[in-house]
Amino acid sequence: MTGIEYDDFLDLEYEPTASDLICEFRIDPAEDMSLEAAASRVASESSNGTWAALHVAEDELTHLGAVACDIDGQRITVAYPAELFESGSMPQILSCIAGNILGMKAVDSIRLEDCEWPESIVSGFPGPQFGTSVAREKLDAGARPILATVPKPKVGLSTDAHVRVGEEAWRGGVDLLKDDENLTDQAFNPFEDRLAESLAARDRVEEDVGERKDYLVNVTAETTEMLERVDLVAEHGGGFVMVDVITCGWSAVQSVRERCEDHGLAIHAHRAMHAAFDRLEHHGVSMRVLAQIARLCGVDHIHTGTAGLGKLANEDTPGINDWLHGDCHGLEPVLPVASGGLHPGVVDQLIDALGTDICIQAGGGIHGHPDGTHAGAKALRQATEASLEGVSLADYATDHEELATALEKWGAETPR
Ligand SMILES: O=C(O)[C@H](O)COP(=O)(O)O
Ligand SMILES: [Mg+2]
Repeated sequence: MTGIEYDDFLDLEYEPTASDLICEFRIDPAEDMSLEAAASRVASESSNGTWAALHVAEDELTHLGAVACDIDGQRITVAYPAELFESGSMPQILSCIAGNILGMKAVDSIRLEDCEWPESIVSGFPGPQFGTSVAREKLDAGARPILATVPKPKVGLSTDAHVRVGEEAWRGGVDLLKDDENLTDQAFNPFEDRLAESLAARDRVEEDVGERKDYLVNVTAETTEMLERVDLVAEHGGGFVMVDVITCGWSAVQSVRERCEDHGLAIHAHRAMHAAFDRLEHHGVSMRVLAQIARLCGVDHIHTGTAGLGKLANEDTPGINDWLHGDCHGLEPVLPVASGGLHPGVVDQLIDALGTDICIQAGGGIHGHPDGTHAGAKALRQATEASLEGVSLADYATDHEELATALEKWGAETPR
């Protein structure tokens, strides 16, 4: 009978193969556990082992044990055989690499920091339908960052008010109107009314200003309902949908991605609730890994932080964005979205930190402008144009009054 022992899952001489999924964890072993023993338990519990040694008939077992193959301080590397995973199932993959191990006593804390995805797994996922090409395929942003705004207050506006604010922002120069993460289908602003009237306003503005605009309507709901809302967006002539990917769950995101393929709709991924996973540096799942999962599942945009310039605690935004723009076995790159506490006065610093292949979203930073939404949108567009021309915001503001007013109100400070 074959026995599976602790040290079956630890081999510091093992060299991962090109077909392995390689995961990097940060661990705090439990008091009575050595790093080696804790690393072995992580590899065991996340693949095919458990706390007790097992005895299984050799001819009844496919060996799927992971191997803890490197220990560097508190960082361990675990290599997983690709056969452990069901092709195309993100839930099953996460039940392995981010499942029981996050709660087991062998570690006081553990964080999944990074994954290196083999082609054998990546090929099971669709990846983005458009990715960063939305800037040119669906909008007229060219080489500049795509600009977006979300009406504020985040919920409570009537449909008429929501559409009026959206129209003012589009006319002021933003490309995308975005629903807030908790605006879906409520009595004060029903989904289909908001969808139809916002897209009608979009068409009016496109006609008048000669620039393509679009609407990131939030389809977040139970999955069946979400798919019906995706169909409605297509019926009404929308080009994008927005999904709160963490609160919806990755299985639902995969279903939405499949339906969006049918309609040629791009997916804007909001990450509300991500901080439950990535805010603590010693426990959970990093935003880098959440962004990787989102890219495999096929979103076109995802919020990845503001490089410390906004109101939300931040991850390694530049590093995450580099990965999203980089190659992953031929997957389309994903457009990183910088959002949360941004305003015209920090656009130059943001572009310096994150480059121009991004989407910049400002809610309060547009609607809180002293002269209102239209002026706020103009100021954001002016700050973006100044940054691309290499002109300081202060100099550009000398003959762009909306930007001058925004700088007078907010300066270059980052809010909390
Ligand atoms: O959903 C978002 O991206 C945030 O609510 C942005 O809002 P803010 O720009 O007002 O911080
Ligand atoms: Mg929001």
